Amino acid sequence: MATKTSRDVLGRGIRVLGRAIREEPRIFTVAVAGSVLFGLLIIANAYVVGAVVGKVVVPAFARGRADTGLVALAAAALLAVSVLRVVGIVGRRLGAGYMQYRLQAAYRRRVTRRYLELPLSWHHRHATGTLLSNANSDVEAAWFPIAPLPFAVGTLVMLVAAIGSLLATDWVFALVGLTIFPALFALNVVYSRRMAPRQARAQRMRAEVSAIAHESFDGALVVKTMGREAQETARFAARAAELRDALISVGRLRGLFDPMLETLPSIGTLAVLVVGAVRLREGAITITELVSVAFLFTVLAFPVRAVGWVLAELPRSVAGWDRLQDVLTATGEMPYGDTALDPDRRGPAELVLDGVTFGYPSAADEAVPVLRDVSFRVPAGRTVALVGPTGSGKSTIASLTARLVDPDHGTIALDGIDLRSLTAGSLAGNIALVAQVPFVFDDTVRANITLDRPGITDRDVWAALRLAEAAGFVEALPDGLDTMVGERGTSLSGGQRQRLTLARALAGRPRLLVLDDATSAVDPRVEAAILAALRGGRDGGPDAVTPDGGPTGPAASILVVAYRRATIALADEVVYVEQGRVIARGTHQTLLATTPGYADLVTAYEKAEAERDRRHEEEAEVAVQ
Ligand SMILES: Nc1ncnc2c1ncn2[C@@H]1O[C@H](COP(=O)(O)OP(=O)(O)OP(=O)(O)O)[C@@H](O)[C@H]1O
Repeated sequence: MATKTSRDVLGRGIRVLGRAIREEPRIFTVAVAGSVLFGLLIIANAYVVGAVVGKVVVPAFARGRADTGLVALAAAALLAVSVLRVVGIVGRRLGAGYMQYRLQAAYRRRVTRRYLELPLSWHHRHATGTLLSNANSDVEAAWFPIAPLPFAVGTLVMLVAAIGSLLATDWVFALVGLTIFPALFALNVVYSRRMAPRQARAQRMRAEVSAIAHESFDGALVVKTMGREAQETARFAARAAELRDALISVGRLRGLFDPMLETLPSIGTLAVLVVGAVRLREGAITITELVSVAFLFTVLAFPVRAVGWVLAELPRSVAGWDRLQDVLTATGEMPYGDTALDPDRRGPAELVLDGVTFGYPSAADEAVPVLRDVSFRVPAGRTVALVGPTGSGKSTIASLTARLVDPDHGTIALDGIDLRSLTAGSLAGNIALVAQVPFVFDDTVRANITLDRPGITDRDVWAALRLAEAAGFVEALPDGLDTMVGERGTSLSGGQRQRLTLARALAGRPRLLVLDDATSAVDPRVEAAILAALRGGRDGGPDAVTPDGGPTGPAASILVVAYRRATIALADEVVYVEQGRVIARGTHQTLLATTPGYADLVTAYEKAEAERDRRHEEEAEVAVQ
């Protein structure tokens, strides 16, 4: 079974190498040409050394003086071989390096592009640490054998040429070669087979350690506030110890086989000298031939190791390649349509959800519906509040309206066009979703708002900031729009981060704005002011005034997941959901009167808010005293 697995790994590893060669055929050819040149020159060098000893050194001893012309010729020959060998090494190394790093770069790009193509549901099932490991160590592992590959190919050519030259020299030497070379090969194969499971385990452990480290650092706040440092450290230490053990077992095997691989060619040299002495006495060979062949065996050990390096890295390469393929061949992406909305068409858009049913794919591959037959409409220019108990499906509806996921049944349409038919540009240009947890890049305020989208001027940025009630605090920052906000916006408060991400959405002048509890960390009065401004279109930006100077209406239709009575009361209509179904729709007042569940929920929100306000006031009083 183990043998079969190793054979599988060998076959699959060779296929991965074949893939690499197909991707970079020219560079591979250059590297192999360099390596073959190097290999042939190793043999040539051995024969030149033999000739120098046999034809220059020995006669010089015999005569008691050296022939200057011959010495100069010998030196020139040795120098020429060395220079050509350097050319071979440079060609091989440059080629191998280029090939390895170009492949790594190409696959890093492919993997990250694929991450972005895959739907959110796929990301929910894969840990961020594992994804980082895929893009880093798996890509490196997959192409690791590329570095010694040209060397190994050149070595194979060299071995064939070496056997040929041995045969031409003396059949007894050829016999020694035919014994030692296959033995070296066999040892390398056994080595790589033993290495296979150890390398695969180490690679797996690397990914696990990376995943745990990422989770611990990401959840540092929870870990610290819950006093879980010791347990987290122990969890990490346990996996790190497993990785250490896996690597030690790799090292141990290396320690056992490396000396054997070094020794075998030396045994060959010894055998050549013993049988060579006999053959020399018999007059079957010359001293030149004996020295050449003995020298050849001493310099063979190193290049033959290249074959071992490739074989030893194959298991790790296959493990890395398999993990890359899991990402590259993952399915479930949501192709964009080809209907583009007119980019010049501004003003609010209409959103219609019709009979939408949706379930998150579970581990059992059986999607349990979290939304059932959801239908409602956000008329152009209107504000609709989505209200419901926790887990009722509000965020899921928000994700569907921004096409982060697609419904299993039913349709969602913007201005009458199914979201699935729209191009990526039309979706991003017309709909903006602002999530509850804001994401801020480690960049300037300006870059965080424009996100390199064309056509957003500083004037637009300030207009968006004013609309999001963020202009005040940005003006107070030391470098204004050029202020760096730190990783994930750590230099800003939660409410400031939320307003910054809201401004980012507004700067793109969306025609539908979906706020998924996007202002929860903002003071209620500020939240009400933001919503009132969004509804009124008073932003001082390009939409503030109509061409004839008259007052404007709202720039966007708004769907807002709301938890505060003041926010809910501002909406034109409320959609009340429970357990993934729309229970009631109407104005806030109507629902209060007709829907007991809604009245209870809003009353509970109100009580919680009053309690929070009371606590804040008490804290303020204590602070004054
Ligand atoms: N990524 C996910 N994978 C599987 N189930 C999910 C996922 N996200 C949400 N759910 C489930 O879908 C249901 C609806 O969740 P959703 O987040 O839409 O509710 P919500 O009304 O926004 O809740 P809250 O008010 O607490 O934010 C819940 O039962 C939740 O467990």
